[in-house]
Amino acid sequence: MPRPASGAPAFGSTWASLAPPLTPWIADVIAAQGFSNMTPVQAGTIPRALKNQDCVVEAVTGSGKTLAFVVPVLERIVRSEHKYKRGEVAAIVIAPTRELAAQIHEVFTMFLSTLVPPPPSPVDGEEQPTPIGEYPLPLLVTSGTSDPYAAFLNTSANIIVGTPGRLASFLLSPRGMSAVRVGNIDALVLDEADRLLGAPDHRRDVERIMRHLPKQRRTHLFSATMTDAVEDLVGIGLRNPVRIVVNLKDKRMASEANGTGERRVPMTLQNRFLVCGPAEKTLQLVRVLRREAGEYESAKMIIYFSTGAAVDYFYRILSKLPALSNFHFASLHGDLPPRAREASLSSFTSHASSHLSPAVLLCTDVAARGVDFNDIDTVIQYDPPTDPKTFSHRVGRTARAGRSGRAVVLLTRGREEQYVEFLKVRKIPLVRQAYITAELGDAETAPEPPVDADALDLLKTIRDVVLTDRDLADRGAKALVSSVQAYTKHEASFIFRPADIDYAALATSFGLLRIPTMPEVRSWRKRIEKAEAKREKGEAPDDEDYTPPVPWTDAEVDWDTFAYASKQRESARIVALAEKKKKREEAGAEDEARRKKRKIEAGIREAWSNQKDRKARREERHDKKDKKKQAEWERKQAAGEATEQDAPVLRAKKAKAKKEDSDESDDDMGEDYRALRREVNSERAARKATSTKREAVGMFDDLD
Ligand SMILES: Nc1ncnc2c1ncn2[C@@H]1O[C@H](COP(=O)(O)OP(=O)(O)OP(=O)(O)O)[C@@H](O)[C@H]1O
Repeated sequence: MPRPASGAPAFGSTWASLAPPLTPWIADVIAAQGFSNMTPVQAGTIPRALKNQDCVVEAVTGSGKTLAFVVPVLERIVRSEHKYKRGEVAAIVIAPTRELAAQIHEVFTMFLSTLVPPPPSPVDGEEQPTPIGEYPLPLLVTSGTSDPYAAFLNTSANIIVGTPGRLASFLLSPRGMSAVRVGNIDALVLDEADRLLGAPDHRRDVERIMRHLPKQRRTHLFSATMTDAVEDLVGIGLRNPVRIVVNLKDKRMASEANGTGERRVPMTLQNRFLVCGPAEKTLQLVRVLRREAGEYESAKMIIYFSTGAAVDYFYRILSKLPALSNFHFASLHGDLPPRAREASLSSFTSHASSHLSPAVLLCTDVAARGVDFNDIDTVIQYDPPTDPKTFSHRVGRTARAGRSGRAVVLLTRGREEQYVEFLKVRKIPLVRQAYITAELGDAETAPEPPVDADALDLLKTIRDVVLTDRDLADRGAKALVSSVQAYTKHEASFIFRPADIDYAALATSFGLLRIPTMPEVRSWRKRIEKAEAKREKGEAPDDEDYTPPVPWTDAEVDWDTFAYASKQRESARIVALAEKKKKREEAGAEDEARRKKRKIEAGIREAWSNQKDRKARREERHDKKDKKKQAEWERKQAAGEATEQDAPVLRAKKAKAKKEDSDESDDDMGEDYRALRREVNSERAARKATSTKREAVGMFDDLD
């Protein structure tokens, strides 16, 4: 556990003032941390939890809630008349994430390991069993615990810390029911209780565990923000709980904010918002990082994104930007396998960071709550959280235990600026951070819409990075699509409206080569076309909120040859591409034949249906001609002007004309046509024959 910085928070009374006093070895561990006074939440909670009271504790992030339950849990085990046997459970602590559970486990271990005697020196090279202290070490049950039963037998733990799903299956499986004795449990603690009870899956598991435990126990709920879900649980699982709320009053804020001066974020936090165009977000992110390191000497920073896909993508991009070459990046999100999560966290925490080589963790809300990172100087929110309650947890990763800290949230120009007022009402005051210039100073005015030209230069730089590996293009598209989906889930949906998204601007900020095809993009394009058409006619667009999009051109890329950096993936792509091409060609040839055939069939259908009419009209025409010629011949004969040659050869001429007529039409279409027509005709004949046969069979079916 990190040491307190000088200038610790508004502390309560000293640890020594607790009556009865703390058990000496517990007091020693606290003193060894350099903690002489309790924080207000500790001073409010520990005396009550030491008695028989259930506690519901709400206190700002970084206020020392962990020790507020760890100390009474340990003290009550030591003071209990019931002497806990090895493997008999005295306390269970449930936390929503693996990282937080591991951290709480570490704090318990810090205390209990001081009772473990040093191992005896090895005899003849033989391995000695790990010595066991007066109280066994705690057990951690999360997705990282491969065999919790073996671990339980090994530690014989009295204290179990874990995540809800894993704990429920550990305790409630037939093996757990018989091996893990919970009949004398003293305390159940829910850390980040509102998150545990707000998510349906977590809540179901927590309730199953609660039903499994005897009612005679203390139950404590801790969180920086409490919700209605917690209120429900107070009704079903707690007995006359005492509510401990540690409010922070800031006299300077009393005139503004909500009029009371209360705030849900530490007083030592400089909490800011920066407004920019949607295409300028990454540009501003890069400048915030550089300015925080340069001007404020930040050595450790966290950037929050709304999705794991965005974390994955920006981690790869930021790591390769020349402007950030002295930064060390790590990434963390829930979709990473447990080992990768551990490796990432340790690469971030163990990096020897300084403002000259800052360590930056890109993450989702998996690292928003409870996790006590050491000395975070700056928290940046690239995407505001979809759940506004998460805001205080995110910024609460800095300015912990009285240290100072800085936080900045990026908001896009327009409706998102209302978020500032929205948070103010929720006791989270923010001050404006000016748009950052290329020289890392404050811009007097933000660049004119639609876009800062530097953002287009950055687009080019990111595209150059993306063009080195097709994988980055895939990840970029995925990141954008997932971010849009997350945007639709904002609880403050009147501020974060998906209809306001300018996809060209978003793609610019992400540095994409082309805008991914998704239904939302199609309707966005239609909206633009409609508005453009209106504007050309000199009319105003129907849509009041319509703003012209950021100019966009796809990068010039030959997508057939654009390769993956991974050789294996690239050869798989080439094989798949060749197969696709072959299939397309085959499908193309088949389509062409089918199209021709359909044309002929249509022609024949048309001919057959009109055949009678045409024949009748032709005969009528010829008859008229014949009659005319006959009349002329008779007239000449009567006048004595007729010669033998004038006699009309009516029938022969007609027959010849008919033949010429039909030859002409076939010549027009060529031999291919005639061959196909023969084929179609014979198919039709065959079809007709089968159907006649089928009809015939059908007619006599009932005689069988
Ligand atoms: N009495 C104390 N004096 C000085 N520092 C303390 C004291 N108690 C705890 N701390 C330090 O304060 C920091 C925050 O403590 P902790 O993680 O328990 O906060 P929290 O209230 O649980 O925060 P969150 O809500 O974010 O989980 C830790 O680094 C811890 O070492």
